[in-house]
Amino acid sequence: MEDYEIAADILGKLRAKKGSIKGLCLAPRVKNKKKVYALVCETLKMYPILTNLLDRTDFSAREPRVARDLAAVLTHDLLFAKRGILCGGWMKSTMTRHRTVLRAALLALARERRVEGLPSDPDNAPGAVARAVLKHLDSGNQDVPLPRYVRVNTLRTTVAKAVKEFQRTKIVRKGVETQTVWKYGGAIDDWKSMAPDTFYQDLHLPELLVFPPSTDFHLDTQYKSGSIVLQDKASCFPAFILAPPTGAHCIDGCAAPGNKTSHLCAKLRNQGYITAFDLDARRLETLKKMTTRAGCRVIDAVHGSFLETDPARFPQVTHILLDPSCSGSGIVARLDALVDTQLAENLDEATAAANDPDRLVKLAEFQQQCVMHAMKFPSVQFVSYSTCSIHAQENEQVVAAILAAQNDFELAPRDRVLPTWPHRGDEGHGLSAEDANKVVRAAPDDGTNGFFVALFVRKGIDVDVPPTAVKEGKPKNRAERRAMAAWRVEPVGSVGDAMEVDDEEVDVERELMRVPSVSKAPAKQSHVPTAGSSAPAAPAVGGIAGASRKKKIKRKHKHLPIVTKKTV
Ligand SMILES: C[S@@+](CC[C@H](N)C(=O)[O-])C[C@H]1O[C@@H](n2cnc3c(N)ncnc32)[C@H](O)[C@@H]1O
Repeated sequence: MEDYEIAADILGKLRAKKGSIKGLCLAPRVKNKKKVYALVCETLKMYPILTNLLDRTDFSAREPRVARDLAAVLTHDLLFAKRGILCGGWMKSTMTRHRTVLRAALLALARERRVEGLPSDPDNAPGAVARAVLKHLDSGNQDVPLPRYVRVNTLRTTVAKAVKEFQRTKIVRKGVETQTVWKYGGAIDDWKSMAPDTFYQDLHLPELLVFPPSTDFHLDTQYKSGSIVLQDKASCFPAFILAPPTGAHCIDGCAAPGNKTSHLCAKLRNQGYITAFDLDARRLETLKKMTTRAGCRVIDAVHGSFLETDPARFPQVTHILLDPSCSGSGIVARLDALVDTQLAENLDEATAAANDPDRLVKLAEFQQQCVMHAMKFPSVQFVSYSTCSIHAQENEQVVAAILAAQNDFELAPRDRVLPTWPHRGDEGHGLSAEDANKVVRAAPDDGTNGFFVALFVRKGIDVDVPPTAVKEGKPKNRAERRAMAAWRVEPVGSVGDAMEVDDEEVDVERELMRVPSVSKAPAKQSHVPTAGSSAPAAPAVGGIAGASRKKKIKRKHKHLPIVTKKTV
């Protein structure tokens, strides 16, 4: 194996957490240990930039023969090593063909991020440009293009209280506290016109506050206590659009790390039930910590594949949120995440071959499978499908394939799906203009990451009437009793008992009415969507809060087998 191939292999192992840099570079099979070690370290330093350049230039699609990690190490030397690529043959000739376009992409990245201190002749000094980009990111300028969004966790506080608290809070930028406190500017519809030192309420999602790009929340007391959650605006769309009524039984099929699960729980006001599946145990641990901190009481975190669940075991589930693995090609802030955490936890998810055509085909198949599986749940009424991808192949095309493959569900009308959000789906790609208008896209120009959401509704359901939870009947026979018991028993990792719970339950829309009294916010109607919002809560039918109900159920069914590992 060439040194480059060995270095790429080590990079892959590091990402998979299969060893340390030193351990892997000192292995007997590595002949040029020093050289390979240097190559791996240098590539790692530049890794966020390298993956960004490969994505921008659609490299994997153009050169499928060059695997992702190999492309990263080769691009490193192509652009940044004094002596360029130190091998001959197909690797060098392939990479050299892309030199110009990769350099141009680097410059585009620097300009897009408004990097200062670029060399006078940036076209010919890619190393200096890359160092300036890294310095820019290191100094906390990661998210210059996008505002910072704060979702008020209505399980812990209210929008009005959070606003009031921020008005007393000193502004922190890049880890440095200033002497000024935040001003509140009311609702905003053009994020590009934000005034300095001012935060706003989002026009589309009332529980969202919008802050300037460089705001740092890591020292913030509301953040530390779980009263606010840092979550991109578009990532809040799925739970907001799904809008389950209190008492509803929900599934989050691909849940970890759990931002959408905790948002869903807030929508339920901790009344109802959420089964949150994820295949990845480590990410599921993050979900448990995150949702515990957020005060969620009705989530069962289940380690297992959503695709292997038996729908018959979930007779009361009416709402399913699906945010399956995707290419992550919409995440513009990915660069920051990588720099923050080096080879971060969700590196695979976020950076793996965002444009690799084979991978896109597989992802689209998986995404479609997930939604089709969700539609098999006997009482399900609404299924939200989302990705943080910009590819029609994972978005409109998946939706079109699902519409063609079954007859029970259709797209919910625009009135139910963020009606005032202007950016809708792309026509073509199998979707009619009418259907494209029913789905939502988001992009950096909207002030968010690239995102896509569709809401499927069972035909015949009146979408204007918020559904109530399915009535919890008595099991009719032994099989049904077993099925219900299996569903209800406390799965491994249930967070129900372990957390401090703030019992205050909050109606966001009611609270919004109070916001204007905090400052000169506009009238509530202007920023509370009429449809697609969290509808007034329907009475919880059988909606006993999770923890106490689970105890009762456990006693009632103590003769039945307790599921202690995977419940799927
Ligand atoms: C895009 S992420 C979900 C992000 C999450 N919804 C959030 O907002 O925090 C996709 C998740 O799906 C999980 N996943 C992939 N295949 C799965 C399957 N068959 N069943 C359950 N989870 C799966 C991955 O482990 C990953 O955590």
